[in-house]
Amino acid sequence: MPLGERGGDKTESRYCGVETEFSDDMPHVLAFNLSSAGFDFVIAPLMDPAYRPSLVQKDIFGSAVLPFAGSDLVLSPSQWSSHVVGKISPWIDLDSEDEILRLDSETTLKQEISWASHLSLQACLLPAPKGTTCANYARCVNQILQSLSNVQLWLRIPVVKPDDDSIVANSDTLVDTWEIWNSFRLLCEHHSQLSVALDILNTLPSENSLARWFGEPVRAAIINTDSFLTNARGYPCLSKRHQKLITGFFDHSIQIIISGNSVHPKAKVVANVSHNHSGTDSQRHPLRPYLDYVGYLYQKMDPLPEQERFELGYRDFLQAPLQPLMDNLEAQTYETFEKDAMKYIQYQRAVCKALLDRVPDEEASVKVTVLMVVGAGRGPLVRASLQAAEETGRKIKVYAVEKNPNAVVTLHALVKLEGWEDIVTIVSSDMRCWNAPEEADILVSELLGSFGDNELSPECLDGAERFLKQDGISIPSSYTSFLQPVTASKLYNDVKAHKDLAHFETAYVVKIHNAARLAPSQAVFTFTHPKPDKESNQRYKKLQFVMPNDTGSAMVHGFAGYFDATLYKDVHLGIEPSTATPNMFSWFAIFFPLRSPICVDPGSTLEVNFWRCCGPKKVWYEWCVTSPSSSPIHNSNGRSYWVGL
Ligand SMILES: C[S@@+](CC[C@H](N)C(=O)[O-])C[C@H]1O[C@@H](n2cnc3c(N)ncnc32)[C@H](O)[C@@H]1O
Repeated sequence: MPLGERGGDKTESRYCGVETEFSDDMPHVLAFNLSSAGFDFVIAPLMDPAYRPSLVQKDIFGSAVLPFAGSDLVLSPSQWSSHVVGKISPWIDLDSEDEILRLDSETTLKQEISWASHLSLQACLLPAPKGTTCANYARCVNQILQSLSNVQLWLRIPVVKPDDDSIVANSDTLVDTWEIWNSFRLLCEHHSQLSVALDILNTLPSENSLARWFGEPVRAAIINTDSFLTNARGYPCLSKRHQKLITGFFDHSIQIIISGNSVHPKAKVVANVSHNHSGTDSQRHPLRPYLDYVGYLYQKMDPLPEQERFELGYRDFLQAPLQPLMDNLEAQTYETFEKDAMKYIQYQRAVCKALLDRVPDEEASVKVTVLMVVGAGRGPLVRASLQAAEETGRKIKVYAVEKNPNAVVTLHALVKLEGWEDIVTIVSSDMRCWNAPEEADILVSELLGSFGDNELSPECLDGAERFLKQDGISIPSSYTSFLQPVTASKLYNDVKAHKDLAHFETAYVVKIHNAARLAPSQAVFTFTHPKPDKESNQRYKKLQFVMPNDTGSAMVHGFAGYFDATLYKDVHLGIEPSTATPNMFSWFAIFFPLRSPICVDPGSTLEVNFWRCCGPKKVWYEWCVTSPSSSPIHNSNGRSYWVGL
């Protein structure tokens, strides 16, 4: 019984599971926890906890029946796969000094996962590594991963990150458990079937340290009943910080699992406090009030805004950036752009201000401003400019220059339909080679990519500025790209899945969602229009990101890129998170991956170098990290990714 409905959000996190004890009566386990109590799945031990391979008496034929919790005859394969996550025996310790325990552990782990595969389970929960070293555990898991069917392995990791004081006080016992996860996944080479189940305890580390996990492949969060507080009426509830964390889990498709015994005696007596489950059986399930509370938190969340709902399918989905200069955009792409009202509102505001600056009131009825929309597409900036003229009472003459012959057909139809023939002249040409019959007062363009200059606005406007008056205005007047380091294991694994170098040296347009932004973004390249004399379009920038001390160590899988454009004076447009134009959806971020993710320590400096390189036929970026260690230079000579001129 899902936790509820939340405005179109159909992600897995609306299901809630419960951790159970070993039972050889699995039908009863499901009936008790699912049908009557309302949980959606169980995390159930697959094997009798008393089992040790070294103690098994074999029969005379040398075989023994393993003491599994139930076979595929007591539950159908579909029940097993949709309702049970296999809990691997928690006693296993593959890095124990005790050789018998180590070998027993290895045998049991392999037997249990093999059995889980047989049952087509979706996932198995691996117990947390017992100490800080886990090489042998990781080796065995890695062996299993090499030939594992579709089962996901969730490594249980308690969320513990001691602050600096407690590290000093308890340096032997307390470690940042992210380090254990990091070590384990590095040993398993970032295998895509290895993910994390976080154990949430009653104390939580800092916000920054928690935020790291949103870039890791976390599939589940296990909340022990000990972590709940008691409200005035004796029912379980969570601290404000825990509530915020759980909401974050819902937002990142991380499923919640309740674990432990009921520690709220009053809740045991009358368990049914909530609205959507009822019935006498449910009153008997001791963990039902905890489930109700999690359901309440889920339902209390704001519904996703319509735009976010529309973009759900694009979250963390890598797309090749457009090449509007080399390729001709399709009608559907233009149509999508044109739905973004906010973008055109900002352009209209900018044109209004430019017109008012250019033409004083007393000349408004006589002076005609020559405005050229270069890269007019199907005409939305022509419309915005005409509306600005009307709004300000200024007279304009418009040239709409477009190199895509198909869009030009639409432009002609639009001009006729709107009766703009006397004001708008359509030019079917590349702006870089058009011989304009007169000079422009205002040049309006939108040739911006997610990283600002990556759709070659600078090169196109170099061509167009030939016909801009000496004192003419360019809208935009400048744009700047921004970068920030991110943990983004999903993006990294999707790039890696291509198994080639080229994909690691390509930038992707992506709605980055499951990621941790590790430091504030920094400006990279700025272009100003009209351009200062003879300035080259090549750029080089070295950036230094200082990692916050309270984050702990973190993995950098690559860099998220954004832009901010000044259209005119104080009118801007952009996607850089701290200044992003609200309700604008034309641009997702860009992602520059790293071939090998780089681990950064708290307080350390991550140094990254970015180049914008220009050749006669193409423009490309190269990038590398130089501290804390050097990466290879990515995309040398634009061998993998470039934008055609
Ligand atoms: C990002 S689209 C914007 C279209 C339209 N202004 C809008 O806002 O919907 C950029 C447009 O510029 C055109 N374009 C790109 N480079 C050009 C060039 N060198 N000369 C003329 N048009 C160009 C593309 O064909 C495309 O129609």
